Amino acid sequence: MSVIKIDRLTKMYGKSRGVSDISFEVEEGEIFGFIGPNGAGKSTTIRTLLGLIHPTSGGATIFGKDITTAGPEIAEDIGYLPSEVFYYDNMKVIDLLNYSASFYKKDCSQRIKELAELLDLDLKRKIEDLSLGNKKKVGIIQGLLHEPKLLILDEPTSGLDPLMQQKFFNLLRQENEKGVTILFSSHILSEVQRLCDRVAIIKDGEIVQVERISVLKEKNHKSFKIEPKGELDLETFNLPGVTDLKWEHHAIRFLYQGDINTMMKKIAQVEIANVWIEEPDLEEIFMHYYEKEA
Ligand SMILES: Nc1ncnc2c1ncn2[C@@H]1O[C@H](COP(=O)(O)OP(=O)(O)OP(=O)(O)O)[C@@H](O)[C@H]1O
Repeated sequence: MSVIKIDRLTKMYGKSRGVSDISFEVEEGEIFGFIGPNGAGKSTTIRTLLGLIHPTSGGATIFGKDITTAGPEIAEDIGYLPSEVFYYDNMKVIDLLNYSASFYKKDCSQRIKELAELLDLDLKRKIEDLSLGNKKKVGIIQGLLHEPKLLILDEPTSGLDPLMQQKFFNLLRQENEKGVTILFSSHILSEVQRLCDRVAIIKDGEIVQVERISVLKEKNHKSFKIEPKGELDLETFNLPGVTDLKWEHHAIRFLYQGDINTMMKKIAQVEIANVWIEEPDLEEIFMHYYEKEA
C-alpha cells in the first residue's frame, strides 16, 4: 500500500517554479530518500504534503486521504522534522515537549523520557542555552514523541555531529522495524545510500528518476581501474559505454555502463599488472547523472 501518493503535483510561487508536475509513491514500511541539490524543490514538496502550502495543481494523498481536505486528520499520524528549527528561547525543553505532546490524544511522557535519554538531551535546560545540535535533538523528539506512523524528515542531520548522526540513524532504523514509513530528504548522498531502500531524485523542480538504491548502483556504472604492464594508449578503452576516461598515477580509470563481458574481453587483450572493478559510490553516479541530464 502507498502511504504517500503524489500525483502530478505542481507548486508555483507566483511566476517562479517550486516543483512542476511531480509524481511518486512511498510504500508502507519503506525508508524513502528524496534527494537533490539545494533549490531543487524538496522542501516545497514536503511543505505541500504537510498542508503548510497549497498545490497550484495536482495533489497528493497520505494514508489514502487527500492532503488538501484531510490535513489535520493526517497530521496526527505524521512526525515532521523541518530543516530549520525555531523555538521560544526562554522555555525549558521539557515544557516545550509537553506543550507539543498536548496536541495529541495520548500520554507521551514516557516516550519523551526514553528519547531524551537515548539522544543524551537534558530536559531541564532552557532552550536558549542549547547548542545547535541540541536544538536539533529537541526537534527530533518533537517529531517522534507521539509515535507517528509516518516520519517526514527535511535535511534532518544538519547540525548533528557524526556520533549523534549514528545514534539518530539507529533510532530511525528501530522505528522503521516497528513499521514506521520514513521520507528522508537530503542533499548528502552518502547518508541516503546508508539508510534508504529507494530514492527519488529531484532536479530543477522535476523528478528525474525513482529507483532502488541497489539497482541504481548496479544498473548504472562500474568503476574500473587498470594498471597496465608497460605502455598503453588511453584510447584503448575509449569504447561505447565508457565515460570519465583518464590516467590516475600509473592506472587508467573510467566508469563503464554496459555488458561486463565485453569489457573483460577487452582487458584480456592487454598486458596488465593489476585491475580493480568497483561499484561507484552514489556520489559518482549522481554527478555523472546530473552532468548527462544538464
Ligand atoms: N516562499 C517562497 N517564495 C518564492 N520562491 C520560493 C519559496 N520557497 C522556495 N522557493 C523557490 O522554489 C524552489 C525550490 O525550493 P525548495 O526550498 O523547495 O528547494 P529544496 O530542494 O528544499 O532546497 P534547499 O535544500 O535549499 O531548501 C527554489 O527555486 C526556491 O527559490
